[in-house]
Amino acid sequence: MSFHVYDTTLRDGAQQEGMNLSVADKLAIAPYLDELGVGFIEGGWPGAVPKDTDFFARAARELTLKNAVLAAFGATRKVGTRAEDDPQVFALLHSGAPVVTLVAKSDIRHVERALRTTAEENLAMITDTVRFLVSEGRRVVVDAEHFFDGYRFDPAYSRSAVEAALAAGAEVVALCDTNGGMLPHWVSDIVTEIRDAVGDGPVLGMHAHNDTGCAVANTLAAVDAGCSHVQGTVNGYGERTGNADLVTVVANLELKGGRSLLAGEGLGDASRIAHAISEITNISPYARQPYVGASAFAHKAGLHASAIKVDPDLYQHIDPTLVGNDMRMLVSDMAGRASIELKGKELGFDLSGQAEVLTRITSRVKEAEANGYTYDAADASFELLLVEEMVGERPRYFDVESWRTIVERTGHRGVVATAEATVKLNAGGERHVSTGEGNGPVNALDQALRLALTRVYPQIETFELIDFKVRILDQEHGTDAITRVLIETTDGQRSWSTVGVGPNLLEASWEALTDSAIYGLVHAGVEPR
Ligand SMILES: CC(=O)SCCNC(=O)CCNC(=O)[C@H](O)C(C)(C)COP(=O)(O)OP(=O)(O)OC[C@H]1O[C@@H](n2cnc3c(N)ncnc32)[C@H](O)[C@@H]1OP(=O)(O)O
Ligand SMILES: CC(=O)C(=O)O
Repeated sequence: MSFHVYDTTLRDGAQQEGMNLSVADKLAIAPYLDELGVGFIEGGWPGAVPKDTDFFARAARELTLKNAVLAAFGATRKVGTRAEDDPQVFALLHSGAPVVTLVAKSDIRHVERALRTTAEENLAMITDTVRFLVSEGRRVVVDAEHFFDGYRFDPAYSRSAVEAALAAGAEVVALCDTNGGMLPHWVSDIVTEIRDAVGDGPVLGMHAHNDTGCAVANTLAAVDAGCSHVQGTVNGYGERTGNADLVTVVANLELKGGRSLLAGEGLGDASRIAHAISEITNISPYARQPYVGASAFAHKAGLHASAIKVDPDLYQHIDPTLVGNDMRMLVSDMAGRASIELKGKELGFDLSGQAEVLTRITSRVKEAEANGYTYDAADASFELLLVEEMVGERPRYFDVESWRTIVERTGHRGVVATAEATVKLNAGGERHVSTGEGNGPVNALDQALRLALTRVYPQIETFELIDFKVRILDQEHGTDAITRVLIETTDGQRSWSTVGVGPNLLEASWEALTDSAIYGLVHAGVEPR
């Protein structure tokens, strides 16, 4: 029996709070899902959501899918009507999607209280709608809504809803944990019972929500108990706490279960695809997401690093490249010499056999972190520290003579604050004095530093500060607190992060800004002058 991987990012994923996908967004996401290799892409609810009606119309003209087919989602016919007369059912048919997925009530309490109809009429609504769509040449999936809650309350009725869908010609019945309240052993027991009731032939599926934090586990339990169709969303998007994260489900089934489920690029590109989709949804990727998160294979503890140096498998559940991710070493006060050696290697420095240098760098990192620095979020500053310890000094692009900054407030009621900074430094054999203006003192300092350096190092014009984070440390000391600044800079091709610590915001920012300039120049291949 073939296995279905069914993606509902564009329908149930879009039900996530704060997510608002345009038709163009959906048309941009669908090819990524196809590239990943899912078998079905549920595009939305045509006839209910105008954007979704447009999506299916445009998809028919604009999308060429290699691996997936489109599924249009909608409901069974309304109470007391005929399926062929129901405009909502008609819209599903006219979406042009080869697959129609119908949400059908399978919990008697919902039938009586939400639909306000009888048990028999709901079964007739399922039967009629499935039959009609099948007779029109559609493949039909039935999402049995609230199936598990319903089954725990009245198993016979929930079973009869599944049986009605199958008898009418549904290709798949997906059992839905709509409220997301199930636990894996409940899912296991119920799927086993329903599989026994319907026999081996019909395709049963699982649609899980993550309200107990068990959506992936529940999906795996359902597969173990006889489901061969899994629904989910990329990045676990969805209503409330989300849907089962489809990449995690598939990675578990393929990499731990030895199955082969995805067509196309498959899991090897999963990290890139998951991140590309989060760019389109405009929802920051979750670093600790299993398999594809930026931290999924990041190692901080020194003891882990010392074993990883011998064999990465000792501290990793899989090889990260299997899902297109990378192993990373994090340098912090928890680092040991092995962490520094591996981080050095990651940055292109061979420190093997240099026990003394490794010890020096490790001690310096621990001391600096005790004083407020944080290198696991500032690789570029760590690299400069490493170079300094390896060769005795950091690249000397400039010598700072002095810097100062002032903030000026003008106007009376509509107060306007502007800042000005002056930087004096020596570079390229000359003294440079530059003044910069900005909407705040750090911005003004950044401008003044660039102006002073541009004359000697024009490459610096491409550098742009893209993120700035300030944290006050040791707050119990009140005004004696130290300030930590982390900045992220880009040259349009890559970005890097630096850290500065000082008794105030300006000193901390100055350190992070100068580290950033030096690191950027080194990586632009510029020689100090
Ligand atoms: C579990 C899930 O996530 S299912 C997906 C849910 N997705 C959405 O709801 C997004 C899109 N929804 C919509 O645009 C709207 O809610 C619509 C167009 C579907 C319905 O809107 P309205 O016509 O204004 O109806 P309203 O939302 O007030 O009520 C829904 C109606 O569908 C009925 N209904 C609910 N589920 C089903 C079902 N499975 N089969 C048939 N009818 C159903 C309800 O009984 C109610 O009927 P009534 O109008 O006779 O009272
Ligand atoms: C169909 C669906 O999205 C659910 O039951 O959760």
